[in-house]
Amino acid sequence: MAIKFYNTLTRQKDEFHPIEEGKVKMYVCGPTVYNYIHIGNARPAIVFDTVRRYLQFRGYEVKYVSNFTDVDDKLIRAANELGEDVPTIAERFIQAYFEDVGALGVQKADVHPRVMENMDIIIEFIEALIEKGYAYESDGDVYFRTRKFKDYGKLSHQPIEELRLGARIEVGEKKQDPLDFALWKAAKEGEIYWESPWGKGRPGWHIECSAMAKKYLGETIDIHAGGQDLTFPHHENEIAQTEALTGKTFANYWLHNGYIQIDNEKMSKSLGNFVLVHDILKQIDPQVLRFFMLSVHYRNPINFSQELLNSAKSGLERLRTAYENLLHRKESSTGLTNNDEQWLAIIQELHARFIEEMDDDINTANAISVLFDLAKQANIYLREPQTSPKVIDAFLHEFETLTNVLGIKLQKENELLDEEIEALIEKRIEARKNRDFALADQIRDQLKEMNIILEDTPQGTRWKRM
Ligand SMILES: Nc1ncnc2c1ncn2[C@@H]1O[C@H](COP(=O)(O)OP(=O)(O)OP(=O)(O)O)[C@@H](O)[C@H]1O
Ligand SMILES: [Zn+2]
Repeated sequence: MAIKFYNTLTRQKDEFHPIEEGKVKMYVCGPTVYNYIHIGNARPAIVFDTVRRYLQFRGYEVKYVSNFTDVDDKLIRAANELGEDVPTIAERFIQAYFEDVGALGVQKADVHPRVMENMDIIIEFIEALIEKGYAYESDGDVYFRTRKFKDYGKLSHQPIEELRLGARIEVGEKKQDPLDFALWKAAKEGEIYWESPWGKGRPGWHIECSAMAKKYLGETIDIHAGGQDLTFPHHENEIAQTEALTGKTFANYWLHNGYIQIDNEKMSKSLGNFVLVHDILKQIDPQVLRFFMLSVHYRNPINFSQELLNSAKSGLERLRTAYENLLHRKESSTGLTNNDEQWLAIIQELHARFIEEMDDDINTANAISVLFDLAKQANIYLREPQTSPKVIDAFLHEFETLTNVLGIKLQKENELLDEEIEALIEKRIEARKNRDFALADQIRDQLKEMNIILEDTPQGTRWKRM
């Protein structure tokens, strides 16, 4: 069975077939780095990280590229307000982004290209569009000739005539047609700028993704993704720029995530109704936030509320408890029992169901229900008078594999399990018996780093967590 993705371009679930067998080229529009990200911005990072993990789990080699918009109007405004320069602000919030999404289990992209580092290819791209007649210079700006690109509107499914009704030319504008959009903007007095064939200026927002996707992934890519608000005009413009230049399809599958909302309104910086990831992670376990995001299908909106967070917390706790009980029982499991095969078959069936749900447009909400069923079956199994290490291992392995696809960790970070601590203490006692005091001290230090304190008493070694 093939994976299916709901494709914004075709407005249906399409079977996924990559351009090159076994390989996936994926581009996800990244953040504009002028502030800390809010939990709405964290959604695309988490859901497309999950898409990437799932593709890898299904055997694909994925090349994942996600940009940073490190020059634009918002950054220039922030620089003016803070009295700092644009590169300093961008660098600070790029690092903050890595910290925030890293805590949420988002893996780094293979490449995180930045606009400032790719100015040469952006300028070349614009020059090539001018040469082909798709763009024109006007008083230091460069605009894309939207109407010349016949497929304009195909992603957002809007006929160009309708767009024209909404657009107007303002007095003093340099565009020839209200539908045209900027590829290059002349610098105003005091603004950061780069030299170009059209004078000092900076690129418009849309051109960076076309230029960087082409540089790092090639002319046609498999998957292009981002938040739903990027469909129009950002992605529509990306398509126009790239396809006008190459004459080839830009991306075969377009994936868009729904909004995180507050009181049924999109969480956004401009509305001021946002919660920063940076702040909320001081109060809640990042794994709970990730679990919360994945408990709803990525295309659907999520209303951010304490109740939903609480329910994510207790859901994750349920999985963790089952997993830990399995770990505890592992030691005391005897040998093979006569219903092992039956239990292995149950686990196998749940594995297949998980794949079926994820194949269906990455339905993480249903995939999580499968995990709950796995926990339920594990709990039933643990009530058996005799358990077999083979079945326990199969359950544990299944938990680890499937939660890893979702980027969820069942074991708390840096937290040693009781039996791991006991094992290290045993090893230390053994070392001391052998008068290997260096090893004994090393084990004590190792435990101390994990906040485990040892106390040697006449009755033996006791330990406690700090
Ligand atoms: N409330 C939200 N829910 C889900 N995704 C969102 C939400 N707000 C923004 N995004 C997505 O976050 C990503 C980063 O976008 P960007 O840094 O441009 O944020 P932004 O659009 O400036 O945020 P805002 O809308 O708050 O001004 C984009 O893919 C965007 O679609
Ligand atoms: Zn983009």
